[in-house]
Amino acid sequence: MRTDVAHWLHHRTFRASDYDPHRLLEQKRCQGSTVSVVLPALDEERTVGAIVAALRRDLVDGVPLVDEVVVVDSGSTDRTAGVAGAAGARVVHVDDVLPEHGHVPGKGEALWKSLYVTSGDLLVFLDSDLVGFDPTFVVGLLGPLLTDPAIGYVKGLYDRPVDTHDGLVPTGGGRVTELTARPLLNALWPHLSGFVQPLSGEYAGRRELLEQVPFVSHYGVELGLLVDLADLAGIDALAQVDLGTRRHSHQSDAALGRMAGQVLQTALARCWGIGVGEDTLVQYVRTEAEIEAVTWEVGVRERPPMRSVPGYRGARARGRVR
Ligand SMILES: O=c1ccn([C@@H]2O[C@H](COP(=O)(O)OP(=O)(O)O)[C@@H](O)[C@H]2O)c(=O)[nH]1
Ligand SMILES: O=C(O)[C@@H](COP(=O)(O)O)O[C@H]1O[C@H](CO)[C@@H](O)[C@H](O)[C@H]1O
Repeated sequence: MRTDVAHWLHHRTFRASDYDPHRLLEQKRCQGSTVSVVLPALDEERTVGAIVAALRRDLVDGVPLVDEVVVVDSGSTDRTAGVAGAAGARVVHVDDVLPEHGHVPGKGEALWKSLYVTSGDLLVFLDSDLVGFDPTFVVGLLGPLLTDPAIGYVKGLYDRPVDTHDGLVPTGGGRVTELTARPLLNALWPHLSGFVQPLSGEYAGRRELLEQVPFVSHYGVELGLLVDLADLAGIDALAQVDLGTRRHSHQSDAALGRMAGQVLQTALARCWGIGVGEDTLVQYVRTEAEIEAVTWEVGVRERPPMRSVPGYRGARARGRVR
């Protein structure tokens, strides 16, 4: 391992158990910081309610580390919005935010627009499909940000078991990470090779950094943020925290193949200025009669840094935007 990566790993890897929520609350109040938790959600009615309820119980009504919990509904066709609202989240539909910028599908769009509709100095992002969510995830992600002003962005790391037909297997999750993102980072951005879970869906950052970088659409958002924030703030402004174990709903290999295509497009755009825009991936399905070729669009788009969006400052100055 490169010595610079070994050094980074040593002094920028933390554990959630290193942080006490009451001590962090004191730090938060002393700094006058506010915290927004954002959950992007697409058809997550089964899991989003329990996550929001646990967050409110422990970190809003309990130790008030969190000032607002916002679910950004990406266009769910199930009861995600109602379940999240009933559990105590503020729910925003992605198409109701900055409609003048048009509609872009995908997770990255929900996260980009979340900057516009939240007011926290610190933002925490959580997937809405987590199973057995523990609010200490948020305590761990906030820990480095509330205790070290030199740290601006924190990624979660964890063991990633997979639910299989034979039951829960202790490892095996993070298939796009292991088969696409990690090889790409090691080859093209070796200074980022210390991240154990570079694509983790649980992370936190300072708004003042997040509003200065573009947001890649779809599933390119995590790789894009990691590369761009390291470029903007330097690797020592980035950290990772061990959150233990993370269980979530798993997509099919074919769906993850398309996710890998979006991650690859994001990397290509940062390496050789190609990739952002149209791009297709042909996958194959065996039918009764034949092997059918199915062409998917895996191109990604980039939304500009939120700081450049007219009205953003105003929205922030007014606090929350309806
Ligand atoms: O178009 C989308 C796709 C995904 N998501 C959300 O983004 C998170 C991560 O997506 P997913 O679970 O599909 O990815 P995985 O964790 O399986 O890689 C989840 O909360 C999804 O509901 C979203 O808001 N809009
Ligand atoms: O890490 C990964 O390989 C993928 C897929 O995870 P699984 O193989 O379904 O456990 O999951 C992550 O990647 C996505 C793209 O960055 C993120 O949006 C997800 O939040 C994250 O779970």
